[in-house]
Amino acid sequence: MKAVHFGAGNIGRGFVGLLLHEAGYEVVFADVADALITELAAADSYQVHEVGENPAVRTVDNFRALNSGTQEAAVVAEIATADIVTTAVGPHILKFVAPAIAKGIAARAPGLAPLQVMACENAINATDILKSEVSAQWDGAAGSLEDKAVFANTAVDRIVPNQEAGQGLDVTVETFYEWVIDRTPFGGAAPVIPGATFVDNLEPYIERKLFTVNTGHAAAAYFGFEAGLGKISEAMADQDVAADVRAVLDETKELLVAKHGFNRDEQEAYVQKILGRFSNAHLPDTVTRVGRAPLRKLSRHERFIGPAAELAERGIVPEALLGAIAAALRFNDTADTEAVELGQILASSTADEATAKITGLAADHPLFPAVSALVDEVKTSV
Ligand SMILES: NC(=O)C1=CN([C@@H]2O[C@H](COP(=O)(O)OP(=O)(O)OC[C@H]3O[C@@H](n4cnc5c(N)ncnc54)[C@H](O)[C@@H]3O)[C@@H](O)[C@H]2O)C=CC1
Ligand SMILES: O=P(O)(O)OC[C@H]1O[C@](O)(CO)[C@@H](O)[C@@H]1O
Repeated sequence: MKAVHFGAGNIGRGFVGLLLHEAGYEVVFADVADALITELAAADSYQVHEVGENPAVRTVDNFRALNSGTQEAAVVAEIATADIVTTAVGPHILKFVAPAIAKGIAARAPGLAPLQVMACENAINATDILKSEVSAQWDGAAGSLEDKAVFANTAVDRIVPNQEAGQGLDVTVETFYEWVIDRTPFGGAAPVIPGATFVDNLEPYIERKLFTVNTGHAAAAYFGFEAGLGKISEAMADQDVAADVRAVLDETKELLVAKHGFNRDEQEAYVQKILGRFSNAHLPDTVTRVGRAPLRKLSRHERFIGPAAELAERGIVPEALLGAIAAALRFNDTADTEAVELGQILASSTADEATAKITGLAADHPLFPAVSALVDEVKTSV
């Protein structure tokens, strides 16, 4: 069995590639980072170090590596005979990997089982986004895309910090992981991946993950940055930050319980587990990594505006989420290109213009006035 995985970074090596390897797949990593690919291609194995209460080390071998920028034809040929394609490149990068995936699907021999495609990104229905990009590349000469490939949405959850210099290919990760995959598109032929959980209805799971793990994680990052703290674990050790993060997750818990019918006690246990994960002092995770790309994280269907808008539509003023949004607006990390762009938008627009541009909220949305007031406050305070 063979899997082609795009994105040999933190998640690619520390989570998806590891689980595919342990499921018995040969993994072909495809990435555009030439130094990384060169190092991977020359290596027989690398190790995944789980840090925390029960440390463990897992070894990944039986892999190859190709540069999907300079070796696209080779990547296309691998996809033509692969069983699975996965991605962990970032939601905004999916459009750049779609052409090779489309060519690889088109090159598959007639009668071959459909390629199983799963995007593993922090975005709701990321595989649907990838499928639409692949469809846009599909000219139909090789027949129907639906006959040659199956696309399934997933939710991926494992905290994998940026790796410290000198670690080479090895990856430091938390012990916890959860890979939830929508079983429906596969019919009865879902791939066998022991580490993954297959479900019939993914939406509740991915919203619970995005609006609990990612919302809480990013809130900890922005509140921590505002408090002048560098590590997520340090931020969570600060009582004020921890209280603010808890208040944010109380709000998203109310939404998730009301919207998806999660058991309140179960959701509380899920929140408690996540707060413990964020506090893992063995993870060298930073507020700047977790808070990276603030424009993406403040966009309409993402971890802040998504739940806050739905709460406002239910007549609830999401005070805690508004506090996290204000902290995100103040995330002026000069090393983060989106943070710099965010600052430029705030400086060059009125509060209403900036609110619409950053959050995608319509001017008549019930949340708009509160966010615009926050934006105005941030604009006048910088
Ligand atoms: N790091 C984490 O803890 C988690 C990350 N995620 C999600 O996983 C995805 C990847 O995140 P990370 O692994 O942390 O990022 P990363 O930056 O470590 O890895 C991304 C990789 O994609 C590669 N890449 C960029 N453009 C490419 C292209 N056009 N073709 C092929 N490869 C390309 C980069 O060179 C890099 O190696 C993101 O969607 C992220 O939101 C999800 C859960 C946890
Ligand atoms: O990868 P993103 O979307 O920038 O989010 C940052 C953080 O959210 C998490 O994905 C939580 O799952 C972190 O592990 C990740 O690093």
